[in-house]
Amino acid sequence: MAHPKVREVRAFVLRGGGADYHDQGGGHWIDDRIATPMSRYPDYRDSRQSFGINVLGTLVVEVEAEDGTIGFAVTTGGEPAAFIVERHLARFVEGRDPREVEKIWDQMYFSTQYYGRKGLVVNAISGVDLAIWDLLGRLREEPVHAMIGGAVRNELQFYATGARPDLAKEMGFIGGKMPLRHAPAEGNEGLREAVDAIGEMRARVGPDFWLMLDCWMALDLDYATRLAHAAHEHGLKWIEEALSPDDYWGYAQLKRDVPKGMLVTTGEHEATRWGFRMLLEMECCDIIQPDVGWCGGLTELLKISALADAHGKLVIPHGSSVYSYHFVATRHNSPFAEYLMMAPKADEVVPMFSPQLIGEPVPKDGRLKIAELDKPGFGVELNRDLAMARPYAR
Ligand SMILES: C[C@H](O)[C@H](O)[C@@H](O)[C@@H](O)C(=O)O
Ligand SMILES: [Mg+2]
Repeated sequence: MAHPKVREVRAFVLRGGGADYHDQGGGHWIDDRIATPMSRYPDYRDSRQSFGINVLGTLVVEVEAEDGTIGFAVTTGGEPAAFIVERHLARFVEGRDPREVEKIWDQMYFSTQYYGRKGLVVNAISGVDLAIWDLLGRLREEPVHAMIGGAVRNELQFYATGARPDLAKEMGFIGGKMPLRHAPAEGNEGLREAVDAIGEMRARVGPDFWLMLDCWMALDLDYATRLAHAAHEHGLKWIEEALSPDDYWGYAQLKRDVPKGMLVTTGEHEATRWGFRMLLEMECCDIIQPDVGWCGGLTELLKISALADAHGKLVIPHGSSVYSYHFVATRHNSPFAEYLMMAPKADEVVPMFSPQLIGEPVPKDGRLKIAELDKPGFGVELNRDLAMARPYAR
């Protein structure tokens, strides 16, 4: 059966939420005072947007086949990623059979290895890869999960990330992950405040609800270790991304030193099978959390997942909407998923990548039936009413 080739790849940019979910308006919990590596500078403590967490915006990649079928995906990357897609990556996709995901990925990665390997370039590669998978699903009239091995469960269960784990419990989520507000530069007072906040939230959610802490790369090994031990009395299920993603040695030590029963997680800012091999072989964490829009796309996440499985580790992707749901549905070592609470007060469930994806499924009572994903590709449409620009049109 003849398979249409790719006719054109297009890269657009979008602002305001969506895949670049930190790009929110004022008063949103996600841009409240949250600890980051920039917290060592007082000027950048009150808001992550003050140091530019949302400078990139969303990258939209469209891959159109000769028969007019269009696959698309969104990720974080904005204009610089659009440049890389149009000026560099498109040549490895246009004119090709979209079924050649492996060869296309290999050429996109190794042609950009001299300036890429992680971060923005791999975000761009991820966006193209996800758009190709969406196109393949549309051409074959199959959901992505059916093309990567089929579902191993009939529903997904979610923990919620946001300022209100207590409300997340009422909404049926299996756990709540709260952001850390203070970093080492703010001294022991900040550490005490963090422990008190965890204790106060534990009192609200009761003894069995999963409570996690997201440290967003903000800590050093000593502080993270002290924080883990001080918070242990409140039953913290895991301490997330406590150190710089490059500090594999620190993570390995932290994992050895945290209290028994507390998990160490990281990986949302790691990329490719080689980056995750480091985390796994150096015993850096108990759970890896790749973002499928940042780690290399679905083609690479499947490799990362197999590596983790061989190491007996869970793969719980960083919140990335439908792009990770189809993956989680098909992996036995991905028993639950993250749901980013994107309502400004984290007090209601709204579509994670709102307003960019039409038909984006949202969990009910913290769960999502796989049947809701049974549409071609990733099962969503791009909201074309949004103001999109194609800055590097060819
Ligand atoms: C809540 C965290 O500070 C980040 O904003 C969040 O996007 C990420 O770290 C996560 O794990 O969801
Ligand atoms: Mg995180």
